[in-house]
Amino acid sequence: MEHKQLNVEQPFLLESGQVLSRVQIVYSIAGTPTAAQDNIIWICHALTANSNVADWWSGLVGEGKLFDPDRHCIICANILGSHYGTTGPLAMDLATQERYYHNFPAVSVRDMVGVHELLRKHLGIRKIHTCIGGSLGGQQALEWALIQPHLIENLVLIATNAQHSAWGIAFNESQRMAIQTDPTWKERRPDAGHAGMKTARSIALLSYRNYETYMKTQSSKDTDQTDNFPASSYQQYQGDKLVKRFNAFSYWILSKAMDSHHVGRGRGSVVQALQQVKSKTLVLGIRTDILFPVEEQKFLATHIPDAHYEEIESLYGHDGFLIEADQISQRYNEFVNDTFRISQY
Ligand SMILES: CC(=O)SCCNC(=O)CCNC(=O)[C@H](O)C(C)(C)COP(=O)(O)OP(=O)(O)OC[C@H]1O[C@@H](n2cnc3c(N)ncnc32)[C@H](O)[C@@H]1OP(=O)(O)O
Ligand SMILES: N[C@@H](CCO)C(=O)O
Repeated sequence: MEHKQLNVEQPFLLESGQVLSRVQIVYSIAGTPTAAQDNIIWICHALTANSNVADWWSGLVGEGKLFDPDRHCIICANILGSHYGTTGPLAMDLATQERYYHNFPAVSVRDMVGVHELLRKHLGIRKIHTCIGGSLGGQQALEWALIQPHLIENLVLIATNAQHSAWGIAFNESQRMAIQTDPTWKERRPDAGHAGMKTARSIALLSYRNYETYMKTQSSKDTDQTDNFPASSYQQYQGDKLVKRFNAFSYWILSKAMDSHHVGRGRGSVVQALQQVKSKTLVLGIRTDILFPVEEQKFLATHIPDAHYEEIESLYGHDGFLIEADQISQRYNEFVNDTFRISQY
């Protein structure tokens, strides 16, 4: 997998009307496009992942896997606002010659897609065989299918939605409140708000997993234990783990982008928007997902013309989209080969 960078030295107009004076895009590409460009797989990543898709989706991407560089040309771009190289809050603002930090403009999922479009055009890609993503990645894939209705042949939406729910926004707001309580959050340095982001990740984990996950993986077996439970150290550990690899400014910006996701904006209504999807669509729900419950994916499949809906199992709840590679591979193969036995829906 090659890791590359594209520098677009031109102003990029955001949905908000604000302008980024230039955009840097970090992406990975593996495999070679065929002359007919019928083997291009574009993977859209979720909140804290990056363009290194062979790392975070290793069960799906790699030699002998569902998306195989020997057969496919696999592309994944780090999203606008993220921590991992594409222009985000730690980038230099040309106007001030300082990092943006708190001054980074609000971005939307449509803006993320706008940046994917810059890269697609730079690479000369006219057709995407499959665009796939889970969670925030699915939100991008869906928006892309609406913004460029004839680009994506097969659209795969996993554990995602048409508009971000009040429930999801409430979780995100609680996480931002945790960041705001950190006294360092007002400072202009890359690690500002780190302690707050640690708490934010702990809150987020509760929505990425569920009761069963914690009961099965974090229950104490010690009948005499009265403190320092596994579930406590797990929350601490997961918070620390994110702090070591991410920044609170990106966390803030990306969670706000997710909140604003609404395919109906400027398109009449959510239903009217979904009816405009032209791609052949597979929607996957995860039965144990409490953050993006399956009702949201059933809604997508009801209103996207001829969409196919399937469910997968996971102990991990919402994060199952990152983990359940075998089930996703099986459903995808049935979808592209039209061999679904009985629809779950
Ligand atoms: C540059 C980069 O690194 S970005 C790429 C990585 N991240 C991403 O792509 C984002 C998406 N990925 C994720 O969100 C996650 O990796 C997932 C959902 C796929 C899996 O989550 P994980 O945290 O790996 O799994 P799980 O919830 O089972 O936790 C296991 C970890 O918690 C630790 N742990 C488990 N129980 C406890 C406990 N009671 N107390 C303390 N630590 C614990 C384990 O030792 C393990 O640590 P490790 O991650 O250092 O190996
Ligand atoms: N666990 C995922 C977010 C879930 O959508 C991530 O950290 O990117």
